[in-house]
Amino acid sequence: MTEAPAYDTTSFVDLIDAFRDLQETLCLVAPPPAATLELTAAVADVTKRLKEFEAPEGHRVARDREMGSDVHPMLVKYEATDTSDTSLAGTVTFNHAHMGGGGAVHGGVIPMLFDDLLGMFVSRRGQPNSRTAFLNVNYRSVTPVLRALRVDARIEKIEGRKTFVTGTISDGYLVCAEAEALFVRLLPGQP
Ligand SMILES: CCCCCCCCCC(=O)SCCNC(=O)CCNC(=O)[C@H](O)C(C)(C)COP(=O)(O)OP(=O)(O)OC[C@H]1O[C@@H](n2cnc3c(N)ncnc32)[C@H](O)[C@@H]1OP(=O)(O)O
Repeated sequence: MTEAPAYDTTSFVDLIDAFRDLQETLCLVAPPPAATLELTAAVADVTKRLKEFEAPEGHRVARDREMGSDVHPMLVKYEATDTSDTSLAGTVTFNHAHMGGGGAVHGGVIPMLFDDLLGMFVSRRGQPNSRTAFLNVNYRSVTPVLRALRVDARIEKIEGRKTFVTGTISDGYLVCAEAEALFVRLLPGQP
């Protein structure tokens, strides 16, 4: 029997959401120097407090595989459901922390979403313990922030250790970005 984790994911999700709010707010402000100094000290205090709870790899909430992007501060949060063994549909809303410029999502954030979305999907429905061998992204139209966008993914084929998968981000009928990726299942003992 596996040991129950010593943390509570629900309250950790709230902490991560508060952090996401902080990240987005940082992208919206222009504080004067005195306030910046004060705020820097306050954030450093929070970091110091968190360091009291450092845990070894395999015991950290941010890597809880069941929870995915909900508990990881760097990843983009999304909602998705497997609609079959080979297809997935869901939604994502990018915020100001993800913006490159002019209301468009940063071109580096989109591959990060695809890698996580497609990788988790492959782990559930393709082959667990796989790594991204390639991830090709085409930016078809501007991906807007602050709008609920649709995400779709499909496992195209599985050949031995290889799972080929595709994905799209759409705004209504407009395709914003599309990806094709190959995930390769690691061999036993492969780092
Ligand atoms: C629950 C947790 C879920 C996590 C979700 C998030 C997912 C995030 C996943 C990642 O981001 S992983 C980090 C980014 N990826 C890497 O760091 C991978 C670095 N590369 C490697 O580790 C190896 O190159 C890799 C494991 C991908 C493959 O090396 P191997 O030595 O195991 O395999 P090999 O080179 O023998 O190739 C196996 C097959 O894949 C094919 N292949 C490998 N790389 C390829 C490539 N780039 N393009 C096309 N085919 C490729 C290769 O031709 C071959 O095909 P065949 O079997 O038909 O001969």
